[in-house]
Amino acid sequence: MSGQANKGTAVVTGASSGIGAVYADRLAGQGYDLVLVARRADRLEELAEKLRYAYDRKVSFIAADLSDDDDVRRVERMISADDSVTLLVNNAGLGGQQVVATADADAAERMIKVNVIALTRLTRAVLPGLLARNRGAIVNIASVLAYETSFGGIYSGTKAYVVNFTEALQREVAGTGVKVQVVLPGATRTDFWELAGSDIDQLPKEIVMSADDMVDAALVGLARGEAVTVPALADAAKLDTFLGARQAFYGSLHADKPAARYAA
Ligand SMILES: NC(=O)C1=CN([C@@H]2O[C@H](COP(=O)(O)OP(=O)(O)OC[C@H]3O[C@@H](n4cnc5c(N)ncnc54)[C@H](OP(=O)(O)O)[C@@H]3O)[C@@H](O)[C@H]2O)C=CC1
Ligand SMILES: CC(=O)[C@H](N)C(=O)O
Repeated sequence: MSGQANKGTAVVTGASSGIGAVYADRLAGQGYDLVLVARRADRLEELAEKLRYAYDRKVSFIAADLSDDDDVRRVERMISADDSVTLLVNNAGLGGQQVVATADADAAERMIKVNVIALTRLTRAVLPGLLARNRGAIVNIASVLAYETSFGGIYSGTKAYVVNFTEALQREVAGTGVKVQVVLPGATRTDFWELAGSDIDQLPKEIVMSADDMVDAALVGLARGEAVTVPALADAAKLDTFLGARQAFYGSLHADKPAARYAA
């Protein structure tokens, strides 16, 4: 049993497996009560029971399909009405449909709904409450594939959205007691790969992290107030250089006339 003080309630989406299940465990260990969200109620129930026993925290769950509009609205209503919420971990997500020309359009749409639309709507649902209480955090799980497209344009596009959306949110909450973090995991050993039709064992093992290590690093980043956390990146200066170069580049992207190199 844990003697940790209650830190409020953390809502963790995609808690039925992989990264989300590790977040649930670590956050309960830190003293959060939990609301777990995913489709597989049996897994959520089992995890909730285990965490209640291990950490003596309140753990409830909402079985919901985050690609379903009605289910997303139901989760929104429940979490926006809960004043105890201090943390939202937008982790639920899926990959696959790598080749656009042959992608199943409905499956691609479901991916966008979970990775992008649900993340946006659930953020919108909790943010006013966090701001009113001037406390709490939102953690959005993106991917290093926000910056690279080898896993296909649909997945990569959803994760680029998560990064830009979160960075804008960081501007929005600046100066308040609310923190917003975006986490960019590299390849992490979870069910994600098989579900996406890929074999993680084809990757060199030196580039594959465990979900435990990934989440522990991301939580260190959160505790330090990091805005962008890349657990695999050894040299933090590289991220600063990259983000600085991007900002400087943006400074050259407006003019009242086309650049001379486009003269007809
Ligand atoms: N594994 C990796 O290499 C990387 C993963 N990520 C990101 O990490 C996040 C977690 O993935 P990971 O733990 O690896 O993969 P898992 O497949 O292990 O977990 C995905 C979670 O998302 C939930 N989920 C998927 N679809 C839906 C849906 N329609 N409605 C509700 N919940 C859903 C699943 O629950 P259920 O099936 O019960 O609904 C599950 O709990 C994702 O956003 C992924 O993009 C980022 C970079 C690398
Ligand atoms: C699938 C992923 O999102 C992962 N970050 C990767 O780099 O392969």
